[in-house]
Amino acid sequence: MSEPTFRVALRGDGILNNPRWNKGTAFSAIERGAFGLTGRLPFRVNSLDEQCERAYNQLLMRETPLRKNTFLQSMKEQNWVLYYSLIGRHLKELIPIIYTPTEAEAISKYSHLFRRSEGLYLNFSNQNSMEQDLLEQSGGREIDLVVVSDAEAILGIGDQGVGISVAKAVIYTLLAGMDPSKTLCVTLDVGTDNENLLNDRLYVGWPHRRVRGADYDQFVDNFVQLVRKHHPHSLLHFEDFGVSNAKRLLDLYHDQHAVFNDDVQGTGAVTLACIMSAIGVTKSRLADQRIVIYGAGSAGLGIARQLRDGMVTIDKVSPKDANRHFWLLDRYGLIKESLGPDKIRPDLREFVRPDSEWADVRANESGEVGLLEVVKKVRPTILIGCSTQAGAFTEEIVREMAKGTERPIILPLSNPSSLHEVKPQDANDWTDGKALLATGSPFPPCKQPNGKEYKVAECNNALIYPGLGFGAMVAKSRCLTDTMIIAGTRRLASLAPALKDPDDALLPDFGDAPAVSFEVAVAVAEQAVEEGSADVDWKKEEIRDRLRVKQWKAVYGKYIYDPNGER
Ligand SMILES: NC(=O)c1ccc[n+]([C@@H]2O[C@H](COP(=O)([O-])OP(=O)(O)OC[C@H]3O[C@@H](n4cnc5c(N)ncnc54)[C@H](O)[C@@H]3O)[C@@H](O)[C@H]2O)c1
Ligand SMILES: O=C(O)C[C@H](O)C(=O)O
Ligand SMILES: [Mn+2]
Repeated sequence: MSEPTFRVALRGDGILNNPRWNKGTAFSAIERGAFGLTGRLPFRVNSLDEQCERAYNQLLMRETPLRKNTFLQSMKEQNWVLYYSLIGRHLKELIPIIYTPTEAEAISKYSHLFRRSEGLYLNFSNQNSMEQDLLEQSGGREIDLVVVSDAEAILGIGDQGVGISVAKAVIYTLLAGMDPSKTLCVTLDVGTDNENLLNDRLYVGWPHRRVRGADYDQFVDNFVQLVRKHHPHSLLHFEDFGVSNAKRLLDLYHDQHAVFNDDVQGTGAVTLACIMSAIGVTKSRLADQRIVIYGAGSAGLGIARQLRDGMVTIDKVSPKDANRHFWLLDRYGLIKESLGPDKIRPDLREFVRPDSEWADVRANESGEVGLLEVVKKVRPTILIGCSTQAGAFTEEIVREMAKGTERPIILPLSNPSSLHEVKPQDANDWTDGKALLATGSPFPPCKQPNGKEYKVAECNNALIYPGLGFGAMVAKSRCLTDTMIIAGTRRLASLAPALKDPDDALLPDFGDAPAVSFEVAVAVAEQAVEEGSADVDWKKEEIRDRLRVKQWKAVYGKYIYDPNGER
């Protein structure tokens, strides 16, 4: 492949301080002359390989994951090509540094680690200038992807006021090839109810209680309408909104714009792919499963709906019958009729169990039925955790589950690692190595009783959302439909290592995530073209190449100085 050529309008410090264009010591002698850099750089011209080697050695000198995270953050502010190229070369090692789990620690310390702003901060108290603020930031750039968060439910660590959209956007570039200059990361700062932040003098967000109700809705609506007006073809990705808003906002806007809620849809999709892989190992159908989901928030509901829809599509079960395969629990125990509307969100209605089924079961004094009782009675084949409650899958519960099924499928999905409902090694030990496991954050392999190692798949939405978004974006899809998501999910499931070897991991390794994301993107774009959601007129055979061409690559290319060029 020949080196791409770019015409760039920046010179001197202007280009050195611009992370999109800066090459540091990799500027050639000719470029140094043309861009006014000869005296601004030391003599030696380095290749990108040499720069990566030096940067990696510097990274290794940082001893903790958080220090590595801040080092890489600085590098991103200096030089995008070097940043993405370095991480791309050490993907498995560095994704956990820039994303889950280390990102949780970085966000919880955001105000104290803060050095330089990134993305767009839209503040409730400045809402009158929202349009101007957006235009100042996007500066007439073409935007393909908008990632937005109001930071109310960051991973499992709750209300953090600001943070997350940048880390999610980086994964789009790293794994799917989304052009970082065409993404916009937005923080909707509507305050925080986190007392520690409100009492912290160094807190950089708006020190005010969270705005809720009609004012909040209006603020979000103003933002969404601006995205529609200025970036009508962008994909709008919602991340880590609170449970009372996540699904509601998705439903509100899905007819207006290509919107995607990662915690609901991305998590549902990756979990369905993981379960399809697991039932390939147990040689059963989705419709044979009894599924207990612990934590009925955005992720829990998204998973239940996606698995249910999978059962309907794949096994041709009616939606009503499919709903009966699910038992959801939240902080009031099993979601059953007598909990009443105060304790059951309207969007959980279809999964509410009748009380009559539970008359013979021991409840607490408030009439709530806990996880152990549910496991004893239901004898689940699948147990999924997205409750943020570390250790909720106790030894007693896991052993009880293993009595009722040959190969218990257990997915503790809460992030970061410290919040997992069960440690994979414990689940493995308590089931004599029979459990089929996947976790939300990366974990080392389990030691089996027979001395072999069992690779624990990472069931994190990052394995699917970059491909879903990239496929939809390149196909200029007006929406991201359920059928497009199912197409991506099936493609991901078809790449599961356990399909070839039942003792292998349930999902592809994150080291293979770029190739996997590309396949997901192809499947999504093919589906969009086939069903008419796409705004392109492509034949199926050309989709792969179209996507390939659109991928941003972490290479420098050759620069020509041109006062009318890009900046
Ligand atoms: N692996 C992944 O890809 C992935 C994706 C999304 C979310 N998650 C993780 O799942 C967890 C939940 O995320 P979310 O977005 O759904 O958050 P959320 O706030 O929407 O949902 C959490 C739910 O857990 C419930 N809960 C709290 N305490 C409980 C208890 N003691 N027993 C039962 N339920 C309880 C809450 O009431 C709430 O409904 C987080 O840790 C998050 O990191 C993982
Ligand atoms: O961010 C992640 O690692 C996955 C997920 O979106 C989460 O909220 O936990
Ligand atoms: Mn999330």
